[in-house]
Amino acid sequence: QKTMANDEQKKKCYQFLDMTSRSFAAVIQELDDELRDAICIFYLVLRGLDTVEDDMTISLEKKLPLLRSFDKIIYQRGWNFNENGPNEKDRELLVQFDVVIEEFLRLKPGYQRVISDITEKMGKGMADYAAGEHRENTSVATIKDFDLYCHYVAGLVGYGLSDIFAESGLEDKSIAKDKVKANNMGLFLQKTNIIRDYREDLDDGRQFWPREIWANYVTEFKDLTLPSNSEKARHCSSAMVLNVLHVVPDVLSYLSNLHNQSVFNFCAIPQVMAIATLALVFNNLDIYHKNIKIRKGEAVRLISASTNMDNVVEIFREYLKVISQKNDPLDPNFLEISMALGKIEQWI
Ligand SMILES: CC(C)(C)CN1C(=O)[C@@H](CC(=O)N[C@@H](CC(=O)O)C(=O)O)O[C@H](c2cccc3ccccc23)c2cc(Cl)ccc21
Repeated sequence: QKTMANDEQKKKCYQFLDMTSRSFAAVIQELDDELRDAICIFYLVLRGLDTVEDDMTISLEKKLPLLRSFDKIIYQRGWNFNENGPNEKDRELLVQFDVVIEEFLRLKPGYQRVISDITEKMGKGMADYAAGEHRENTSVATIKDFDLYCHYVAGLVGYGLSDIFAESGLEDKSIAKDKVKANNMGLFLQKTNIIRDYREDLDDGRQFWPREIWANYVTEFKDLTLPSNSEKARHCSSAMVLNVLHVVPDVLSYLSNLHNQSVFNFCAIPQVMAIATLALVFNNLDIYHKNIKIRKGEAVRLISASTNMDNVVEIFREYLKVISQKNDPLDPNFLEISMALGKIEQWI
Protein backbone atom coordinates (compact mmCIF):
# COMPACT_ATOMS: atom_id res chain seq x y z
CA GLN A 1 0.00 0.00 0.00
CA LYS A 2 1.17 3.56 -0.67
CA THR A 3 2.28 5.10 2.63
CA MET A 4 3.04 8.38 0.80
CA ALA A 5 0.99 10.10 -1.89
CA ASN A 6 2.61 9.47 -5.28
CA ASP A 7 3.49 13.10 -5.90
CA GLU A 8 4.97 13.36 -2.39
CA GLN A 9 7.14 10.35 -3.24
CA LYS A 10 8.27 11.78 -6.57
CA LYS A 11 9.07 15.11 -4.91
CA LYS A 12 11.30 13.25 -2.44
CA CYS A 13 13.24 11.73 -5.33
CA TYR A 14 13.94 15.17 -6.79
CA GLN A 15 15.01 16.35 -3.33
CA PHE A 16 17.52 13.48 -3.26
CA LEU A 17 18.65 14.52 -6.73
CA ASP A 18 19.29 18.08 -5.50
CA MET A 19 21.15 16.66 -2.51
CA THR A 20 23.43 14.41 -4.59
CA SER A 21 24.45 16.81 -7.37
CA ARG A 22 23.60 20.50 -7.01
CA SER A 23 24.21 21.97 -10.45
CA PHE A 24 23.49 18.84 -12.49
CA ALA A 25 20.10 18.26 -10.82
CA ALA A 26 18.84 21.47 -12.44
CA VAL A 27 19.88 20.18 -15.89
CA ILE A 28 18.01 16.89 -15.32
CA GLN A 29 14.89 18.80 -14.31
CA GLU A 30 14.93 20.65 -17.66
CA LEU A 31 14.66 17.38 -19.59
CA ASP A 32 11.49 16.77 -21.64
CA ASP A 33 8.60 15.22 -19.67
CA GLU A 34 9.10 11.85 -21.41
CA LEU A 35 12.69 11.56 -20.11
CA ARG A 36 12.85 13.48 -16.84
CA ASP A 37 11.65 10.84 -14.36
CA ALA A 38 13.49 7.95 -16.05
CA ILE A 39 16.82 9.81 -15.93
CA CYS A 40 16.23 11.14 -12.41
CA ILE A 41 15.65 7.57 -11.16
CA PHE A 42 18.55 6.21 -13.25
CA TYR A 43 20.80 8.84 -11.65
CA LEU A 44 19.59 7.95 -8.13
CA VAL A 45 19.99 4.19 -8.68
CA LEU A 46 23.57 4.84 -9.87
CA ARG A 47 24.22 7.07 -6.84
CA GLY A 48 22.90 4.27 -4.62
CA LEU A 49 25.26 1.76 -6.23
CA ASP A 50 28.13 4.26 -5.99
CA THR A 51 27.38 4.87 -2.30
CA VAL A 52 27.81 1.15 -1.63
CA GLU A 53 30.98 0.85 -3.77
CA ASP A 54 32.53 4.02 -2.32
CA ASP A 55 32.03 3.14 1.35
CA MET A 56 35.31 1.73 2.66
CA THR A 57 33.68 1.01 6.05
CA ILE A 58 31.53 -1.78 4.52
CA SER A 59 33.31 -5.17 4.66
CA LEU A 60 33.92 -6.93 1.32
CA GLU A 61 31.80 -9.95 2.30
CA LYS A 62 28.87 -7.54 2.76
CA LYS A 63 29.71 -5.21 -0.16
CA LEU A 64 30.23 -7.77 -2.94
CA PRO A 65 26.77 -9.45 -2.65
CA LEU A 66 25.13 -5.98 -2.45
CA LEU A 67 26.86 -4.81 -5.64
CA ARG A 68 26.10 -8.06 -7.48
CA SER A 69 22.40 -8.07 -6.54
CA PHE A 70 21.61 -4.35 -6.84
CA ASP A 71 19.68 -5.00 -10.08
CA LYS A 72 17.35 -7.27 -8.04
CA ILE A 73 17.26 -4.89 -5.04
CA ILE A 74 15.69 -2.12 -7.16
CA TYR A 75 12.62 -4.38 -7.57
CA GLN A 76 12.29 -5.10 -3.83
CA ARG A 77 9.61 -2.77 -2.41
CA GLY A 78 10.49 -1.48 1.06
CA TRP A 79 14.23 -2.21 0.77
CA ASN A 80 16.67 0.26 2.32
CA PHE A 81 20.17 0.18 3.77
CA ASN A 82 21.26 1.56 7.13
CA GLU A 83 24.83 0.31 7.39
CA ASN A 84 26.77 2.98 5.52
CA GLY A 85 29.48 4.72 7.55
CA PRO A 86 28.39 7.94 9.30
CA ASN A 87 30.30 10.26 6.98
CA GLU A 88 29.31 8.53 3.74
CA LYS A 89 28.16 11.50 1.63
CA ASP A 90 24.83 10.20 0.32
CA ARG A 91 23.99 7.66 3.05
CA GLU A 92 20.53 9.21 3.51
CA LEU A 93 19.67 8.13 -0.05
CA LEU A 94 20.10 4.44 0.87
CA VAL A 95 18.34 4.90 4.22
CA GLN A 96 15.26 5.99 2.24
CA PHE A 97 15.94 3.97 -0.90
CA ASP A 98 12.46 2.41 -0.72
CA VAL A 99 11.11 5.71 -2.11
CA VAL A 100 13.43 5.46 -5.15
CA ILE A 101 12.32 1.84 -5.67
CA GLU A 102 8.63 2.87 -5.63
CA GLU A 103 9.30 5.48 -8.32
CA PHE A 104 11.47 3.06 -10.32
CA LEU A 105 8.54 0.59 -10.38
CA ARG A 106 6.28 3.33 -11.78
CA LEU A 107 8.52 3.87 -14.83
CA LYS A 108 7.58 2.39 -18.24
CA PRO A 109 8.84 -1.25 -18.51
CA GLY A 110 11.23 -0.22 -21.31
CA TYR A 111 13.02 2.24 -19.01
CA GLN A 112 13.01 -0.22 -16.10
CA ARG A 113 14.65 -2.80 -18.38
CA VAL A 114 17.47 -0.43 -19.40
CA ILE A 115 18.13 0.70 -15.80
CA SER A 116 18.17 -2.86 -14.37
CA ASP A 117 20.36 -4.12 -17.25
CA ILE A 118 22.98 -1.38 -16.71
CA THR A 119 22.77 -1.77 -12.91
CA GLU A 120 23.42 -5.50 -13.26
CA LYS A 121 26.47 -4.98 -15.50
CA MET A 122 27.86 -2.13 -13.38
CA GLY A 123 27.35 -3.93 -10.07
CA LYS A 124 29.16 -7.02 -11.37
CA GLY A 125 32.00 -4.90 -12.77
CA MET A 126 32.38 -2.94 -9.52
CA ALA A 127 32.38 -6.19 -7.51
CA ASP A 128 35.03 -7.80 -9.76
CA TYR A 129 37.16 -4.68 -9.44
CA ALA A 130 36.71 -4.39 -5.64
CA ALA A 131 37.59 -8.08 -5.20
CA GLY A 132 40.67 -7.73 -7.43
CA GLU A 133 41.80 -4.49 -5.81
CA HIS A 134 41.51 -6.14 -2.39
CA ARG A 135 43.69 -9.03 -3.55
CA GLU A 136 46.47 -7.23 -5.43
CA ASN A 137 45.97 -3.76 -3.86
CA THR A 138 47.63 -2.28 -6.95
CA SER A 139 44.26 -0.88 -8.07
CA VAL A 140 44.78 -0.20 -11.77
CA ALA A 141 47.82 -1.82 -13.39
CA THR A 142 47.54 -1.41 -17.16
CA ILE A 143 45.87 1.19 -19.41
CA LYS A 144 43.56 -1.67 -20.41
CA ASP A 145 42.51 -2.09 -16.72
CA PHE A 146 42.02 1.70 -16.57
CA ASP A 147 39.71 1.62 -19.59
CA LEU A 148 37.81 -1.39 -18.16
CA TYR A 149 37.31 0.24 -14.75
CA CYS A 150 36.11 3.49 -16.38
CA HIS A 151 33.83 1.45 -18.66
CA TYR A 152 32.20 -0.13 -15.59
CA VAL A 153 31.63 3.10 -13.64
CA ALA A 154 31.02 5.56 -16.47
CA GLY A 155 31.00 3.99 -19.95
CA LEU A 156 27.99 1.83 -18.99
CA VAL A 157 26.15 5.04 -18.02
CA GLY A 158 26.65 6.16 -21.62
CA TYR A 159 25.15 2.85 -22.79
CA GLY A 160 22.14 3.28 -20.49
CA LEU A 161 21.49 6.92 -21.33
CA SER A 162 21.74 6.23 -25.07
CA ASP A 163 19.25 3.33 -24.68
CA ILE A 164 16.86 5.58 -22.73
CA PHE A 165 17.15 8.38 -25.34
CA ALA A 166 16.37 5.84 -28.10
CA GLU A 167 13.53 4.23 -26.07
CA SER A 168 11.93 7.65 -25.55
CA GLY A 169 11.69 8.25 -29.30
CA LEU A 170 13.25 11.72 -28.79
CA GLU A 171 16.51 10.59 -30.40
CA ASP A 172 17.30 8.21 -33.30
CA LYS A 173 17.77 4.52 -32.50
CA SER A 174 21.29 4.96 -33.97
CA ILE A 175 22.38 6.90 -30.86
CA ALA A 176 22.20 3.58 -28.94
CA LYS A 177 23.89 1.57 -31.72
CA ASP A 178 27.37 3.09 -31.48
CA LYS A 179 28.58 1.64 -28.17
CA VAL A 180 32.14 2.98 -28.61
CA LYS A 181 30.97 6.60 -28.75
CA ALA A 182 28.51 6.13 -25.87
CA ASN A 183 31.29 4.51 -23.84
CA ASN A 184 33.72 7.35 -24.61
CA MET A 185 31.19 9.93 -23.43
CA GLY A 186 31.54 8.37 -19.99
CA LEU A 187 35.30 7.82 -20.23
CA PHE A 188 35.93 11.50 -20.99
CA LEU A 189 34.12 12.58 -17.82
CA GLN A 190 35.49 9.83 -15.58
CA LYS A 191 39.13 10.02 -16.72
CA THR A 192 39.15 13.81 -16.40
CA ASN A 193 37.73 13.51 -12.86
CA ILE A 194 40.38 10.88 -11.98
CA ILE A 195 43.17 13.30 -13.00
CA ARG A 196 41.50 16.19 -11.10
CA ASP A 197 40.92 14.05 -8.00
CA TYR A 198 44.52 12.73 -7.63
CA ARG A 199 44.99 14.27 -4.18
CA GLU A 200 41.51 13.51 -2.79
CA ASP A 201 41.80 9.85 -3.87
CA LEU A 202 45.38 9.56 -2.53
CA ASP A 203 44.20 10.85 0.87
CA ASP A 204 41.36 8.28 0.75
CA GLY A 205 43.89 5.53 0.09
CA ARG A 206 42.60 5.00 -3.46
CA GLN A 207 44.54 5.25 -6.70
CA PHE A 208 43.06 5.04 -10.19
CA TRP A 209 45.94 6.25 -12.38
CA PRO A 210 47.26 3.22 -14.32
CA ARG A 211 50.65 1.96 -13.08
CA GLU A 212 51.55 1.51 -16.81
CA ILE A 213 51.64 5.33 -17.02
CA TRP A 214 52.88 6.61 -13.63
CA ALA A 215 55.61 3.93 -13.21
CA ASN A 216 57.50 5.62 -16.08
CA TYR A 217 58.00 8.65 -13.80
CA VAL A 218 58.17 7.49 -10.15
CA THR A 219 58.57 4.25 -8.18
CA GLU A 220 55.71 4.93 -5.73
CA PHE A 221 52.38 6.54 -6.75
CA LYS A 222 52.50 8.96 -3.80
CA ASP A 223 56.00 10.18 -4.86
CA LEU A 224 54.32 12.34 -7.51
CA THR A 225 53.61 14.81 -4.67
CA LEU A 226 57.34 15.29 -3.80
CA PRO A 227 58.80 18.70 -4.81
CA SER A 228 61.99 16.89 -5.90
CA ASN A 229 59.86 15.01 -8.49
CA SER A 230 57.98 18.06 -9.78
CA GLU A 231 59.20 17.80 -13.40
CA LYS A 232 58.44 14.06 -13.47
CA ALA A 233 55.03 14.74 -11.91
CA ARG A 234 54.33 17.40 -14.53
CA HIS A 235 55.19 14.98 -17.36
CA CYS A 236 53.18 12.17 -15.74
CA SER A 237 50.02 14.29 -15.64
CA SER A 238 50.65 15.18 -19.31
CA ALA A 239 50.69 11.48 -20.16
CA MET A 240 47.34 11.14 -18.35
CA VAL A 241 45.88 14.11 -20.25
CA LEU A 242 47.17 12.64 -23.53
CA ASN A 243 45.28 9.42 -22.76
CA VAL A 244 42.04 11.39 -22.29
CA LEU A 245 42.49 13.48 -25.47
CA HIS A 246 42.04 10.33 -27.58
CA VAL A 247 38.29 10.17 -26.84
CA VAL A 248 37.50 13.83 -27.70
CA PRO A 249 36.58 13.16 -31.36
CA ASP A 250 33.98 10.56 -30.26
CA VAL A 251 32.54 12.99 -27.70
CA LEU A 252 32.08 15.70 -30.34
CA SER A 253 30.67 13.18 -32.80
CA TYR A 254 28.12 11.85 -30.26
CA LEU A 255 26.96 15.37 -29.40
CA SER A 256 26.60 16.28 -33.10
CA ASN A 257 24.15 13.36 -33.55
CA LEU A 258 21.67 14.65 -30.92
CA HIS A 259 18.48 16.37 -32.08
CA ASN A 260 16.44 17.05 -28.93
CA GLN A 261 17.38 20.35 -27.27
CA SER A 262 16.94 19.16 -23.67
CA VAL A 263 18.95 16.00 -24.38
CA PHE A 264 21.70 18.07 -26.02
CA ASN A 265 21.98 20.39 -22.98
CA PHE A 266 21.96 17.41 -20.60
CA CYS A 267 24.81 15.73 -22.54
CA ALA A 268 26.85 18.79 -23.55
CA ILE A 269 27.12 20.56 -20.17
CA PRO A 270 29.18 17.84 -18.37
CA GLN A 271 31.46 17.42 -21.43
CA VAL A 272 32.10 21.17 -21.66
CA MET A 273 32.87 21.30 -17.94
CA ALA A 274 35.25 18.37 -18.44
CA ILE A 275 37.25 19.98 -21.30
CA ALA A 276 37.60 23.13 -19.18
CA THR A 277 38.77 20.98 -16.25
CA LEU A 278 41.20 19.09 -18.50
CA ALA A 279 42.78 22.38 -19.64
CA LEU A 280 42.97 23.51 -16.00
CA VAL A 281 44.72 20.35 -14.74
CA PHE A 282 47.10 20.12 -17.74
CA ASN A 283 50.65 20.99 -16.68
CA ASN A 284 49.27 22.13 -13.29
CA LEU A 285 51.13 20.76 -10.25
CA ASP A 286 48.33 21.91 -7.93
CA ILE A 287 46.52 18.59 -8.65
CA TYR A 288 49.10 16.85 -6.45
CA HIS A 289 48.31 19.06 -3.45
CA LYS A 290 44.63 20.02 -3.57
CA ASN A 291 41.35 19.53 -5.38
CA ILE A 292 41.11 22.20 -8.09
CA LYS A 293 37.85 23.16 -9.79
CA ILE A 294 37.00 25.65 -12.52
CA ARG A 295 35.74 28.96 -11.08
CA LYS A 296 31.99 29.38 -10.56
CA GLY A 297 31.84 32.28 -13.03
CA GLU A 298 33.50 30.23 -15.77
CA ALA A 299 31.14 27.30 -15.06
CA VAL A 300 28.10 29.57 -15.39
CA ARG A 301 29.45 30.95 -18.70
CA LEU A 302 30.02 27.42 -19.99
CA ILE A 303 26.58 26.13 -18.94
CA SER A 304 24.76 29.00 -20.65
CA ALA A 305 26.85 28.57 -23.82
CA SER A 306 26.37 24.80 -24.15
CA THR A 307 23.05 24.88 -26.00
CA ASN A 308 24.17 24.26 -29.59
CA MET A 309 26.88 22.38 -31.42
CA ASP A 310 28.61 25.46 -32.87
CA ASN A 311 29.09 26.95 -29.38
CA VAL A 312 30.27 23.61 -28.00
CA VAL A 313 32.82 23.26 -30.82
CA GLU A 314 34.02 26.81 -30.13
CA ILE A 315 34.42 26.05 -26.41
CA PHE A 316 36.36 22.85 -27.14
CA ARG A 317 38.56 24.78 -29.61
CA GLU A 318 39.23 27.47 -26.94
CA TYR A 319 40.38 24.95 -24.31
CA LEU A 320 42.34 22.78 -26.76
CA LYS A 321 44.24 25.99 -27.62
CA VAL A 322 44.97 26.51 -23.90
CA ILE A 323 46.36 22.96 -23.74
CA SER A 324 48.42 23.57 -26.88
CA GLN A 325 49.88 26.77 -25.38
CA LYS A 326 50.72 24.98 -22.11
CA ASN A 327 52.30 22.05 -23.98
CA ASP A 328 56.02 22.04 -23.05
CA PRO A 329 58.58 21.08 -25.77
CA LEU A 330 60.77 19.57 -23.01
CA ASP A 331 57.91 17.22 -22.02
CA PRO A 332 58.46 13.70 -23.46
CA ASN A 333 54.73 13.68 -24.31
CA PHE A 334 54.99 16.95 -26.24
CA LEU A 335 54.85 15.50 -29.75
CA GLU A 336 52.06 12.97 -29.08
CA ILE A 337 49.99 15.71 -27.44
CA SER A 338 50.53 17.98 -30.48
CA MET A 339 49.45 15.12 -32.77
CA ALA A 340 46.35 14.32 -30.67
CA LEU A 341 45.40 18.02 -30.76
CA GLY A 342 45.97 18.08 -34.53
CA LYS A 343 43.73 15.03 -35.01
CA ILE A 344 40.93 16.71 -33.06
CA GLU A 345 41.41 19.91 -35.08
CA GLN A 346 40.84 17.88 -38.28
CA TRP A 347 37.59 16.51 -36.84
CA ILE A 348 36.30 19.95 -35.78
C1 LIG B 1 30.72 8.83 -13.21
C2 LIG B 1 29.82 9.66 -14.12
C3 LIG B 1 30.70 10.51 -15.03
C4 LIG B 1 28.97 8.73 -14.96
C5 LIG B 1 28.92 10.56 -13.21
N1 LIG B 1 27.99 11.44 -13.95
C6 LIG B 1 28.29 12.75 -14.10
O1 LIG B 1 29.41 13.19 -13.82
C7 LIG B 1 27.22 13.67 -14.64
C8 LIG B 1 27.52 15.12 -14.36
C9 LIG B 1 27.53 15.35 -12.86
O2 LIG B 1 27.08 14.55 -12.07
N2 LIG B 1 28.11 16.49 -12.49
C10 LIG B 1 28.32 16.83 -11.09
C11 LIG B 1 29.78 17.15 -10.95
C12 LIG B 1 30.42 16.31 -9.97
O3 LIG B 1 29.69 15.72 -9.15
O4 LIG B 1 31.65 16.24 -10.05
C13 LIG B 1 27.60 18.08 -10.71
O5 LIG B 1 27.19 18.16 -9.55
O6 LIG B 1 27.53 18.98 -11.59
O7 LIG B 1 27.04 13.52 -16.04
C14 LIG B 1 26.95 12.17 -16.51
C15 LIG B 1 26.45 12.16 -17.92
C16 LIG B 1 25.61 13.17 -18.38
C17 LIG B 1 25.21 13.19 -19.73
C18 LIG B 1 25.65 12.23 -20.62
C19 LIG B 1 26.49 11.19 -20.19
C20 LIG B 1 26.96 10.19 -21.07
C21 LIG B 1 27.78 9.18 -20.62
C22 LIG B 1 28.17 9.12 -19.28
C23 LIG B 1 27.74 10.10 -18.38
C24 LIG B 1 26.90 11.14 -18.83
C25 LIG B 1 26.15 11.27 -15.58
C26 LIG B 1 24.88 10.84 -15.92
C27 LIG B 1 24.21 9.97 -15.05
CL1 LIG B 1 22.64 9.40 -15.47
C28 LIG B 1 24.80 9.54 -13.86
C29 LIG B 1 26.07 10.02 -13.51
C30 LIG B 1 26.73 10.90 -14.35
